[in-house]
Formats: sequence, structure tokens, C-alpha cells
Amino acid sequence: MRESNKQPHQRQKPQSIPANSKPSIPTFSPRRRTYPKSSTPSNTSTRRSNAHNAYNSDKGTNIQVVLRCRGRNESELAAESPVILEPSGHKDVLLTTSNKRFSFDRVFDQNTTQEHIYAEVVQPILDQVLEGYNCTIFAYGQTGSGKTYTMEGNLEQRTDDAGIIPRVIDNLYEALETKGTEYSIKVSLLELYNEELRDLLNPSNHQQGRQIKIFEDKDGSGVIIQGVDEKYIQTAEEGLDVLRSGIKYRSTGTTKCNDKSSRSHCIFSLTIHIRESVPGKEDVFRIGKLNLVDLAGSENINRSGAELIRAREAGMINQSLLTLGRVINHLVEHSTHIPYRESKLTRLLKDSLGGKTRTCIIATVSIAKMNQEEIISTLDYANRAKNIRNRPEANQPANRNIHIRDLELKIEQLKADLNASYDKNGVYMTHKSYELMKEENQQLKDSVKDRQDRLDKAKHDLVHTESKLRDVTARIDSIIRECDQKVDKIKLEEEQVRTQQTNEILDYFGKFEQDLRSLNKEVHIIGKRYNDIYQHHIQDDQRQIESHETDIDKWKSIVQESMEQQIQRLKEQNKRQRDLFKKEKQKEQEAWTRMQQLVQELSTSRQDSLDTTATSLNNSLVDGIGLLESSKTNMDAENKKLSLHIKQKRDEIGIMESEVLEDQNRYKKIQSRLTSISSLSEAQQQFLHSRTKQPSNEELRKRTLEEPEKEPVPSKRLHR
Ligand SMILES: Nc1ncnc2c1ncn2[C@@H]1O[C@H](COP(=O)(O)OP(=O)(O)OP(=O)(O)O)[C@@H](O)[C@H]1O
Repeated sequence: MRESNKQPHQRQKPQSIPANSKPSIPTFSPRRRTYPKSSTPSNTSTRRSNAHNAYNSDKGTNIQVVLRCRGRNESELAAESPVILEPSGHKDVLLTTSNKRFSFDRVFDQNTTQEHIYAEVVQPILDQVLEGYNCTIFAYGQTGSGKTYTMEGNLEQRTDDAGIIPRVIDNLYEALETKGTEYSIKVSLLELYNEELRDLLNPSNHQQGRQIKIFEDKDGSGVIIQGVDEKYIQTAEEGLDVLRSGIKYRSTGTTKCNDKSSRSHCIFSLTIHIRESVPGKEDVFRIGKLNLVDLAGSENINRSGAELIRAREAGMINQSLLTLGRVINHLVEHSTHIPYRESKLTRLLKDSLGGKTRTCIIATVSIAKMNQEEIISTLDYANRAKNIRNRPEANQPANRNIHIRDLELKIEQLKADLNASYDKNGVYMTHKSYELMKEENQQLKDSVKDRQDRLDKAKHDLVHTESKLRDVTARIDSIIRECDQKVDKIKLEEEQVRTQQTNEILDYFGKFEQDLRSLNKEVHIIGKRYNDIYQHHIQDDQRQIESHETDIDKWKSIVQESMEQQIQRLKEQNKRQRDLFKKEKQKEQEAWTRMQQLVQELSTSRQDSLDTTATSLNNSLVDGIGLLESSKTNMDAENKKLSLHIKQKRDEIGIMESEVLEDQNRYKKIQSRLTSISSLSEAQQQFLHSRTKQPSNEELRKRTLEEPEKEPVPSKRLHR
């Protein structure tokens, strides 16, 4: 917790309201908005109307729920935790592990810039505030998922990282300047830590024991927070300074999930009064309010590693978020009783959940699988919240006098409280404060009763759980007993098996030792026997060597003698062979000379015979050629004759062929004549048969053939 900057103890002064009973009209300093521009679409006016024109005054309007995904951080990347959330389109996101799709008013992926979120979500809401609506934006999500980054971001400089609050402050002044009207802006910064409200713009209040109280307004719909300082700011710069100085006191701590984890819920509120001129009438004040809420993160205590203080904080955070969840459920189910009173958080947000406020929830999630449980819980939470319906109503413009009267009454009230406590001892207060206190008392009583009921139920549950626990404990005891018995039995069995195995091993080694001993004896006997044999053999060998040596000497002299004889014999043989060789060589010489003579003679006689043969061959060749030439001439003549003959024969064949052709034609003619004659004769026969006696077939045939025989025989046929 960063509360070391303790303020000196001093009595809290009543909140200073400008004395002239007119809201201070700041002189607007030149705008200093210099955030780096992104490529975010700038035409927000269309979106504004889309986002907010679905309001039906009877049924109300659903609160707006958007989802912002955070990219994987270093530890998620180091753990190689896979991505399980995939935004698709502008409104859907797919949970890949269950293939379940969730839809929201808007889904922003991990690459969405702060500028983009502001332009798409916040700017339209700010416009509504300027139109006199009360609006709330709150960030909800698991610890470390980016709520504070989204709501605050970098507060130090106007960089890309600046979150919603610094951008709202800057843009609010820009918008009011454009309107060119008088206005006043006051801000407050509250934190809810362990169910205790603290004023971060005046932390000394808390140290002095001054408590912040929550009241419901007259009709029970709105919420009044008493004891919180509201600071009027004149410029955006001053607004940022106030914010920065207050945020320093916010309770933060280090957990396993986030180095700078917010351990409290934080509400930054801006109330804007804008003077509006109505022609012919008195000026009025339009009042708009914007609450920017950064909730503490829900966390799994086991995973976040929270201990002692952190664990208590986490318990309280989870408790209040649980109540928030229950309120959402009751609202969605349209229950008659909504348990706002069960936690300060839900009391503070009462008007934003089901009231007259326009509300937007920004649910923040990681996309890494290692946070799956929290991702699913946030998606379910946000999904249910979509169904909450609010009935936003613009605040009635207050005319100047009413506004001043309100302020005066407030001042009087505060003054009266102050005087009462200055002047008297004991507890003194004005009647109105007393009434308020009574009302608060009643609320507390209700709350106590509520809690008592829950406590009774919890006690009943506890008794039930205890009896269950006893049953379970008894069962566990009997299981443990059974286990013990089983363990004893197993131990006994193991012991027996081990003893048996040891005995077997001992037996085995006993036998082994005996075997070794007998083996040793055998080795000894064999060694002895072997030694005897060895000695015996050595003596034998020595004797043999001696006799061999004598033999060798004898053999040596014999070999020497025979060698000498052999050498002598070889020498003589050599001499004889040399003589023989000389004789042979001489003979060979003579034979060579003779052979040379013979060759000479032979070559002379062969030359002669070759010459003769060549001459006779030449002659016979000349004769042959002559013979060939004459036979060629004969053959040519013969060829000519033959060709002539063949030509004649061919001509003849041609004539014969044409004659055969003519004969064939003639034969065909004769045949056709014969056919006509035979049909004629048949007709005659029939005729004759009908008239006289019929001629015989022989006669008829003769008669028929007579006519063709009279025809001249072709002369050519004779040539054939
Ligand atoms: N969209 C984002 N882009 C870049 N960094 C981010 C984003 N969201 C979160 N971070 C970084 O992640 C870390 C944790 O974010 P932050 O403190 O906003 O989480 P938280 O939800 O407020 O956690 P807690 O509930 O514990 O306070 C911070 O260092 C922040 O800068």
C-alpha cells in the first residue's frame, strides 16, 4: 500500500463551494491535448447514435458490454501457453478449447490501441454525459488482465498508452470549449479497500477516522456518498494533477500475477455543470456525471500466491465481486429483491446496475490458455451482464436559482453540523443529519438482518456440512484402518517371502561352498597326478634326447662321407658333359653350313619354276579373256534372238486373249439366243400340243439347234 505520504492531522473543513453561489466558471486554458493520433476511425458520431439510440423508455436499454483481449505477457510466452481466444469480426470471440462462441457489443483483439478503445467506446458515452446523463464505465476482469491499463494507462505523459481517464479529462475540456458555454467540473476519487471507503483526494480524512457513508436518495434509486471531497478543476492539466496525486494513495501490491496489482476498487467521478441559455427564460444548468470504475481483479488465491494480507485482500475482493455477480444474476432474472446491500461495491454501483445510469462494462481477458479458468469465468460474467436493463434518464436541468438553493442548503447543512459539533460536548447534530443517520441506521439494521439470515443459513449449512464431514471422517478412518491392516498383511507377506528367499540363498551358497571344496580336492589330486606324469615324461625325454644326439653324430659322419663322394661324381660327370657339348657344337656348325648351301640352291631353282608358272598363267588368262569375249558376243546375239522370240510370243498371246474375249462374247450371245429359243420352243410346244400331236423332245432340240449351225465359224479360231 502506498500510504506513507501521511498528511498532518487537521480538522476537515467543509467542502469549499464558490461563495458567489454560482458554479465557478473556469477560464478555459488553451487545449493541450497531444496524444499521438492512431488510425482509429474518427467518425464517432454515427457510432454514438447507434450505440445509444436503442433506448426504449418503458423497457429500458441493455447495458453495453465490450470485451478487450490482452496479448500474452512475458510469463505466458515463456510458458508457451497457447492462445485460446480468437476474436472474429467486431462482436464475436471464439473460445477454442470448447469451440464456444461469445458475442458482445464489441470485441477488441489484443492489437487494439488505447486510442481506438476511447474513440469506439468512451467518446459516445462522454457525449451522453454532456447531454445531462449519468454514465458509468467499469472495467471487470481477472487480475493482470489489463483493467488499470485500460482505465488509467500512462498518467504521466500524453502518450499512446494513456488510458480512458486522462483521455476523458482532455476531451471533456475540448468538447466544452467547442460548445463555448459556461461550465464547471468537479472530480472525486474513492477507493473501496477491504469493504472500507477511502477518499483518495483527501487521505487524511481516513486517518482521522472520518468515515464515508453511502445513502440512497429520496426515491431510493440514486446513491449519495457523504464525506467525500469533490475538487473543482479549472483545466485538463489540473484534472490530471489531481488524479495523479490521488491515485498515489491507491492500495496496490505485488502478486504472482501482477507486479502492481490493484488491491481495491477505485471510482473516479466527474460531475459537470453546463450553463444553458433558453431564449426568453432564465438560464439553466445541465448536470452530467461520469463514473470511471477500475475494479480490483478477481483472482484465484492459489495461483496468485496470495498470503496473509494479500490473501485477506483477495478474499474481500472476491467476496465483493461475488456479490456483484449475484446482483447481476438477480437483475437478469428480474428478481423482486436485488441484493445491492450485501456489499459496498454493489451499493455504490446500484444506480449503474439497473438504475437510471447509462452503463458500459469493459471486460478484460488474457488470451493465454494458462488463464483458461479465469477467461471462462469473465466471459460468463460479461455475457450475463449483457442482459441487465437500465432506464437511463437525463438529469432535469436545474435553473440557476434552484441550483444555488441546493448549494446553499448543502452549505447550511454542513455549517449546522459543524457548529453543532464545535459548540457542544457529546454527540450533537442537526435534525436532518439525525434523520439521515436514522435512515442509515435502519439500512444497517436491514443489512444486519440480511447478514443474520445468511449467517443462520450458513450455520445450518455448517451443521449439515459438519455431519457430512463426520461421516466422511468416519469413512476415512475405516479406510485408513483397512489400509493399515492391508499394509500389515503385505508387510508380513513380504517378510515371509524375504525369509524364504534368504534361506534359499543360504542353501544355495552352502551347496556352492561344498562344490567348491570338492572341486578344490579334485584340482589338488589332478595337479599331483599331472606332476608325476610330467616328471616321468621329462626323464624319458632326456634319455631320448641323448640317444638322438648319438644318432645325429653318426648320421653326420655318414652324410659327410656320402656328400664328398657325390661331389666327386658330379665333377667327373661335368667334365664328360663338357666334352660332349663341344662335339655337339661342332656338329651343329657343320649342319648349319650345309643348310645354308641347300637354301641357296633351293631359292635359285624356285625362282626359275615361278617364272615359268607366271608365263603360262598369263597366257591362259589371255586365252580366257578371248574366250569370255566371244561367248559374250554369242550370248548377246542369243539374247537378242530370245527377246525377239519373247516379243512374238507376247503378241501372239495378246491376239489369243482378244480372240478368247471375242469367243466369250459370242458364247454369251449364243447362250442368250439359246435361252430365247428354248422359251420359244416351249411356247411352240405348248402351241403344238394344244393343236396337234406333240413333237418329241429330240426333234425339238434338233430344230432349235439348226439355226445357230448355219452361222459362219469365225476364221480366227483356225489360227489357234
Ligand atoms: N492491452 C494491453 N496492452 C499492453 N499492455 C497491457 C495491456 N493490458 C495490460 N497490460 C499490461 O499488463 C500488466 C497488468 O495490467 P493491469 O495492471 O492493468 O492489470 P489489472 O487487470 O489492473 O490487474 P489487477 O487486477 O491485479 O490490478 C501491466 O504491466 C500492463 O501495462
